[in-house]
Amino acid sequence: MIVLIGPMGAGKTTVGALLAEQLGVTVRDTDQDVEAAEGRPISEIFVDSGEDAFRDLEREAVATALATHDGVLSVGGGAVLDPTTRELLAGHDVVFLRVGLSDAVKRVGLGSARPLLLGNVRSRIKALLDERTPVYESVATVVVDTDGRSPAEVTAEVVAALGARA
Ligand SMILES: Nc1ncnc2c1ncn2[C@@H]1O[C@H](COP(=O)(O)OP(=O)(O)O)[C@@H](O)[C@H]1O
Ligand SMILES: O=C(O)C1=C[C@@H](OP(=O)(O)O)[C@@H](O)[C@H](O)C1
Ligand SMILES: [Mg+2]
Repeated sequence: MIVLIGPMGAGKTTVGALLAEQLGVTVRDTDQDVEAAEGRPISEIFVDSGEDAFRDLEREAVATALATHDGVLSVGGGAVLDPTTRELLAGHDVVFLRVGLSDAVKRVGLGSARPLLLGNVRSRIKALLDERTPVYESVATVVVDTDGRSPAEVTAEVVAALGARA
């Protein structure tokens, strides 16, 4: 499996779809899997059931996708904070899509679909980048910078980076 990790706004969902199309495989996205299983959006799961409940559903969604799917898997930005998930990712191609603060802020906008960004989007993203970047780096087998690059350009970089490793 090729697994895309990184912060909100890195382009995991967008690039995951493009990458799968380019490689002729299928894509799964754990956020979409959780929403489909629950029949409600992530923002609602956070409000009604809390973040811990979402993390349980997310851990389950990653495990199921890794066991039943082969191709590309995009996960939510917080998925790799879970130690069980990190263990499950061992042996897979794990691509860290890196994004800086300014591009991440531009990309996520001000919508309410990402509950962890409610309030001051810029300071929330900065805190999450500071806290999580070491985790992304420790889990990744490949790192691709996305700042100033279009999704198509990022996808091409991922293909090249994976090819260079193969
Ligand atoms: N490389 C990029 N350049 C510009 N915009 C991007 C790029 N990658 C994604 N986007 C846009 O940023 C937003 C967040 O992308 P998404 O794929 O949902 O990121 P993630 O899943 O990592 O949170 C979307 O509106 C998407 O179209
Ligand atoms: O970083 C996070 O903790 C989260 C990222 C989101 O996914 P994206 O990274 O695809 O935006 C989604 O899973 C949820 O809102 C929590
Ligand atoms: Mg996503």
